[in-house]
Amino acid sequence: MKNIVIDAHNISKVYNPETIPVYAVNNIHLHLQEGEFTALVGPSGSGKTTLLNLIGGLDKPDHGNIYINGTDITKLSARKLIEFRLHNIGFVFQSFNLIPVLTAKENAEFILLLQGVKRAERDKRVLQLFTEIGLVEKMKVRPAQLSGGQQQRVAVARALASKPRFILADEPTANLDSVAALHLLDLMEALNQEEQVTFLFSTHDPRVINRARRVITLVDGSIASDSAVVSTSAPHEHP
Ligand SMILES: Nc1ncnc2c1ncn2[C@@H]1O[C@H](COP(=O)(O)OP(=O)(O)OP(=O)(O)O)[C@@H](O)[C@H]1O
Repeated sequence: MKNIVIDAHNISKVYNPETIPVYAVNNIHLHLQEGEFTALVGPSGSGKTTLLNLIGGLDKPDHGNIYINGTDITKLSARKLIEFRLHNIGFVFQSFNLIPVLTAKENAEFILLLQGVKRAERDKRVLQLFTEIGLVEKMKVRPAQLSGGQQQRVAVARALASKPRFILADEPTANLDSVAALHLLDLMEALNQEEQVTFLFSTHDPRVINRARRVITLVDGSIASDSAVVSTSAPHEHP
């Protein structure tokens, strides 16, 4: 049986509880197994970013527990949570979030520096990552000299640097043209299939949704449908 990498129980997040409460995430249960390639979809404001931020430990739920590889991250101190994220979770954001003054290599290597990984090992890992993303010849350039698609590939390399078992990606193709978006998906799929990296990504893009093996739809902070859950009355499969 495959390991459960994400196990969220009854999680809720309410913004503005004292004034006009917004139930951004409303009592969600979610399990993801190792090796999944799952899309999180739903209308704007349905809670996709909030849910990804909770699962990734970038934000705390008001209610519920989130187990990542068996550790309840809602119980970790701020310091332990930072340490846990560094080793277990990779993030890819819509706006790439690369550090402009660092080269592509330095951006991908940064997390390894924080972890105290020795130089020879860093160099080896970063070379391996840039080979995987097909950008070895761009390692020494700064983000501004890269296209959007190339920057996002560097962001994927950065997310993978510490060998996390899963990657959370918030609309990773939103700022890419269609060719770059498809290349990024090819890369994510290859990492998923060849290295068993689990992916959970939010998206509005139908081409991205079609490549997912599981699709979870959020509406008003709740799961409205989940293609992995087969209900006896109304099975729901994405096309
Ligand atoms: N910091 C915040 N303070 C108050 N309300 C917030 C905050 N962040 C999000 N919200 C509200 O929570 C709800 C969910 O927002 P969220 O950004 O998670 O949705 P989303 O599905 O990611 O939207 P989009 O597709 O537009 O990115 C929305 O009603 C939003 O206005």
